[in-house]
Amino acid sequence: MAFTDPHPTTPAGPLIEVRDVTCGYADRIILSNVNLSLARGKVLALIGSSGGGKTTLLRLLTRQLKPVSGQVLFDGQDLAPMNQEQLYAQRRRMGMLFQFGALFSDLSVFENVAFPLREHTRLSEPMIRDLVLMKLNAVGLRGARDLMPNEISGGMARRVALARAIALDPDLVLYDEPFAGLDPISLGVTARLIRDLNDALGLTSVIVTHDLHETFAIADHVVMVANGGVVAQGTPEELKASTDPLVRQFVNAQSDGPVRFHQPAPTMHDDFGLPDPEEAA
Ligand SMILES: Nc1ncnc2c1ncn2[C@@H]1O[C@H](COP(=O)(O)OP(=O)(O)OP(=O)(O)O)[C@@H](O)[C@H]1O
Repeated sequence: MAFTDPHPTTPAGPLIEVRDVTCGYADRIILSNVNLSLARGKVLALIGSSGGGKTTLLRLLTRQLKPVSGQVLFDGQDLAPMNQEQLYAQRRRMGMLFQFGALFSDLSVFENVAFPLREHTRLSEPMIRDLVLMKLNAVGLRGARDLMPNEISGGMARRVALARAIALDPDLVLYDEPFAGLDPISLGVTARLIRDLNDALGLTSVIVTHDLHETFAIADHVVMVANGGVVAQGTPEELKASTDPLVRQFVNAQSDGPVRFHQPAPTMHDDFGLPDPEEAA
């Protein structure tokens, strides 16, 4: 006899969806008409020139910033209308590693990783111990639990910050410049670790980065932000093969091209009394 499930589970949609979002600070629009979608289990890289709006896009995903128009959906739910309680419940599902992943310098490696567990849960001490050691083990640093941040290398510190970001078993991990300041070996190790943790723990990851080589090696999807919006997106292979001059300029690290080097500014004449080179030409 055929069995019919009375409550069929619909396949889960994307974990993140940004729908036609325009956003900015005060009266200044930074990003216009952004669309992107990130499936569960994937690694997304946000790349683009400095000041292009990558961090701004991350702030949208955590609702530190609300769109002027459009919607940001996390697990199918629009973040904008949520009250503080609902928002905190969603944010608990997001782990964050902010620029340089600074550790609390007066806390041991163990206590740094335990911090979010102590702040956000009422777990018993033996449970906290087990969870912290499991996370430290996942980043290869179970043996460093008793060291202080000033006793470990920069690359190790970044891995501790990673363990801290995943301490609460988030669904989504957001990394803002996770490779900044690392030597090439630590950079490669950290990138690989982000991918491995993503896959082993069933996470979904978003990485804001300038390190294209390492990121292209581990990302499923790349979104390039420049000149006020998303200018390209696709797999790393698609971006590398792109003939779009803007993408080529960035991926090939050329200083000249359609991505603006200068922020919009008053004319040279207005600021310095000098003739404007373009007018003089
Ligand atoms: N809190 C803020 N208030 C006002 N303007 C801001 C704020 N944060 C960022 N901006 C402006 O928004 C624009 C985008 O900044 P954002 O930090 O998102 O860029 P980014 O791509 O992450 O840059 P970088 O790669 O240099 O970190 C910049 O022009 C910046 O000056």
